[in-house]
Amino acid sequence: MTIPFSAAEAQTSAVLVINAGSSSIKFALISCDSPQPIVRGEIERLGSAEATLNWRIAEDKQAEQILAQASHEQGFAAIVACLAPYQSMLKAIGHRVVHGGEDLQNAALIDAECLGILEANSALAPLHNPANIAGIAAAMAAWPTLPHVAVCDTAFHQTLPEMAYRYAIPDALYRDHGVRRYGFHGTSHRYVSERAAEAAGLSYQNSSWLVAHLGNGVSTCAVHNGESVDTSMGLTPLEGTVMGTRSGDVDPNLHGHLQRSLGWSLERIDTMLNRESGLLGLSGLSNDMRTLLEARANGHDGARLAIAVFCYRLAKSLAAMRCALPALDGLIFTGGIGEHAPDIRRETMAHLSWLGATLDDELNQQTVGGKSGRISSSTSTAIWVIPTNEERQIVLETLAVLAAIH
Ligand SMILES: Nc1ncnc2c1ncn2[C@@H]1O[C@H](COP(=O)(O)OP(=O)(O)O)[C@@H](O)[C@H]1O
Ligand SMILES: CC(=O)OP(=O)(O)O
Ligand SMILES: [Mg+2]
Repeated sequence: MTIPFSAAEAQTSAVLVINAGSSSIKFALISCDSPQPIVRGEIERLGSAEATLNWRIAEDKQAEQILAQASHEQGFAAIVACLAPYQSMLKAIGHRVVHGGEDLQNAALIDAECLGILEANSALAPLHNPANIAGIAAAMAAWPTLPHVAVCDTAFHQTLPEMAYRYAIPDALYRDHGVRRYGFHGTSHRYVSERAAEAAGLSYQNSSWLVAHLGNGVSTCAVHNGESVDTSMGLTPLEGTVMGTRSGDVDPNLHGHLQRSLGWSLERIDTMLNRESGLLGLSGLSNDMRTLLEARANGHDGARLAIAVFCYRLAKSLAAMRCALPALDGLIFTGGIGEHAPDIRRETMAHLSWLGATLDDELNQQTVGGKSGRISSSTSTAIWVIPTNEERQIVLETLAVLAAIH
């Protein structure tokens, strides 16, 4: 394979962050002392004829390589080749893992015990954990001498009090089978709430935040004194508010109803709720908020409905999270939609006027394209846009694990 860029001077050390999905591997090589990625890239549609590796160096130079029918192993071989010029800076690999259950309360060095925990939790995140584990195995084969660290989406939420994480179902299902609320996107909720506290000049350990992470997956979180105290996702990343293709909350009797009245199998119902619902299901058009905003402007009724339900349900979820906080220092929007869609922020906040948080229309409109800042009026409870950077948080947590073991 040809490397179209000159090799970087290997003066700093760097961490490679990997987010391996079922058909994609996202990666970012990030210097230990600066948040800007040195190289970032993604392999999409792994296992298909269209499998492609795209990567970018220093934000401007781009390259693409077709990897037809590539497996995870072949995908990692291509990433190793792409990172060859940077090999000497590479200090560790940090892996995003979705479900760490109750046993992984913090980022952890990946050894046999840690892998066993991740495998034991696969049943609770069947869409995410098996792919994460396949990615870890392939990355460990590619970089066998480097330390690998697992940073779980669930870890930040391990501080939830019992009243927030327990479902009102028989106790034995929790005690014997781990059925409880875990919460996800913790890496993002932690990162943006800490940055908001810094921006507001408050101590993170003495402040309270409501966070709306609005990407393809959507979740809300209440953060008090640096700890997650409630969050909208539950046992799996399906619970909560409306997402790109996921329904969020539905009546738990829906499964039985569809099975009895339409003869649907559990697999059919799981697929419908995870992949055919949310913005896509309501609009009949797309799971992508950009497409829906444009379609609504052109009079598409499904897009209008999907956006209306998305904003109302999001506001209700934030209102519920407010119960977990004794005080409120600010509300934070993040994720692709939260960072780039002022109309969605405005339409959500319109349902929350009783919170005492009002937008400054001009600041709201201006804060797009990855900008960070306060978008509320001067007399209001603060509303912030803070671009998330899960990769940066994974680097910080990976370095903390390495520091602890040395
Ligand atoms: N300019 C924009 N306006 C509205 N929505 C946007 C814009 N840019 C990105 N989005 C939306 O952000 C969502 C993806 O968010 P992102 O955080 O990138 O997702 P992921 O969870 O895959 O990381 C999509 O719905 C996309 O349409
Ligand atoms: C856990 C989860 O929902 O992750 P994502 O938003 O990456 O799908
Ligand atoms: Mg994202």
